Amino acid sequence: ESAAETAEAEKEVAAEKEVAAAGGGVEDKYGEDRATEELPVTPWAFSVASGYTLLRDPHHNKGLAFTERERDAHYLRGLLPPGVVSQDLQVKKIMHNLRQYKVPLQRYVAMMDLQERNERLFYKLLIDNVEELLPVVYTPTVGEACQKYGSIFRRPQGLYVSLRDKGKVIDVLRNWPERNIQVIVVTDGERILGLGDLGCQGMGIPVGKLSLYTALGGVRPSACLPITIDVGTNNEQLLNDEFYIGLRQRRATGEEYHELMEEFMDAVKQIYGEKVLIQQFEDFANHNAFDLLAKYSKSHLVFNDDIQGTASVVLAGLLSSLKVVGGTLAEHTYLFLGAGEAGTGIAELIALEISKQTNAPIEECRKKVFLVDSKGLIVSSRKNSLQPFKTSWAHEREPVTTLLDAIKSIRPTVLIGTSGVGRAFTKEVIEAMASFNERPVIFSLSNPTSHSECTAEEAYKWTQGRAVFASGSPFDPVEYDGKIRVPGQGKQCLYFPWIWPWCCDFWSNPRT
Ligand SMILES: NC(=O)C1=CN([C@@H]2O[C@H](COP(=O)(O)OP(=O)(O)OC[C@H]3O[C@@H](n4cnc5c(N)ncnc54)[C@H](OP(=O)(O)O)[C@@H]3O)[C@@H](O)[C@H]2O)C=CC1
Ligand SMILES: CC(=O)C(=O)O
Ligand SMILES: [Mg+2]
Repeated sequence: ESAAETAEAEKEVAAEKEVAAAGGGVEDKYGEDRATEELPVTPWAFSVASGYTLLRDPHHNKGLAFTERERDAHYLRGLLPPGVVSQDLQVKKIMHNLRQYKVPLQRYVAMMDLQERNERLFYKLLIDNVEELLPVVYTPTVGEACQKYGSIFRRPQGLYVSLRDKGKVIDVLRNWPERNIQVIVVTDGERILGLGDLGCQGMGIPVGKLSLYTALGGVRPSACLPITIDVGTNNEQLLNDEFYIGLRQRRATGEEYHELMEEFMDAVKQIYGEKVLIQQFEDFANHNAFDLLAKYSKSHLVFNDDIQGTASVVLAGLLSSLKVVGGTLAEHTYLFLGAGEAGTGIAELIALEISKQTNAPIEECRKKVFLVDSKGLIVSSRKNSLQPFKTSWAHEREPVTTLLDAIKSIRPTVLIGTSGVGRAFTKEVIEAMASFNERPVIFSLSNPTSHSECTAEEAYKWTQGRAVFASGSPFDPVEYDGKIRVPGQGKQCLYFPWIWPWCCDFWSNPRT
């Protein structure tokens, strides 16, 4: 280092000291605002906020709920109006304000603003009003939010790992200010709900799901890390959108895609370890989802929410339905519209459970389950051209191209929509189900609402109120024939409360 460079560096340090000394505001008497830990790579610091900074720190800010004593202790006097408003009253006020918004997206933006401003209040609000706010942070509104993410973007949430970070993904992870991460939800944005490829704007999904890990599962917010892998997008509309926030290129595939994923997965393990982490794959397209799950389940604690999480919740829904419709799981016949991640994931868990209940081989149990994809019923004559995750469902049957014909030929007792195709359960389809089932079970699981295979009202109306109905996105109760029917919701967040305790049990005793 030359003498000139050394002098320059000393000058810089002196200037920094001067700025720090001038600082403004409250003197940092107790060293609260100083870094408490040094990190070798990235120049960020842990600090305990006080005064003005505290009000802008979402993790600790309590807004008007700071008590008189806290205002003294944290140098807040004068920075807040004198009134003290309890957290309960703040919740009441914000709920009142949220209810004024007629446009769901405005509610979403207001909720995200709150999360960025006052995390405690955000979670209190969500926990106390979960039924009302779930459709905002989760489907359906989160879908619209992802579509318009660039336009409504204010402050970044989560961590973005893009193709540009190749070779330095670990440095990207180091930039995240928390070390004690326990749950990661990661997407590459290629299949966001039933809305298709939303590229980098898929970030709303991991952010929303993780807020539910906290609100419903009790995981600390600081232990949750939402991640979006940006390998480009094939969505022309987004590529041409001036507000698009992601890489403006078509999706990387093959080796380039898998190299980035591998670097990311290695970096995650290196930084956060392998024990204290569930890594949830979310809304990947099926041509990657099954392979990623198979590959990384050998080395990481991973699961795929769309394949496995959905299956657990829908199986629970089916078991509950049996209380109404009667019979055992094995006595029913299942037909799916949609043979992708959700469809084949649920199908496999149904077969596994039947096998467990009856001791019959899984191959036999799979014969109770049929799936229709975009080319028609999956049958043995299609076996050579099927994607690997569909082949177990290629039963010996005559080919059928439409859902209606499949229903007529199979006569299922349970119809499940996992196609992402809105209103695919037409009047004829539902009437056909009602013609040979006293209580047809109809689950219309595709999200968001506009992609649901039918509405609750249609399911009840076209079955004269006899359907046992659940959907992926919520529907309001429906009055039919003088009775109020309350549709169920098949949503994965229902298992969030137990997955975390399960993992903790697993880690403390992996043999159980
Ligand atoms: N409620 C919940 O908790 C969940 C809901 N979902 C929803 O399920 C839907 C599907 O997700 P996922 O399984 O991951 O998506 P995939 O892309 O993996 O699967 C979609 C399937 O639907 C089939 N399909 C598409 N169009 C048609 C059509 N016109 N007729 C018949 N079949 C069709 C596809 O056929 P092909 O294979 O021939 O292309 C494919 O088999 C989405 O809307 C998603 O939001 C997903 C997870 C959880
Ligand atoms: C809910 C969900 O995970 C989905 O629709 O993809
Ligand atoms: Mg999903």
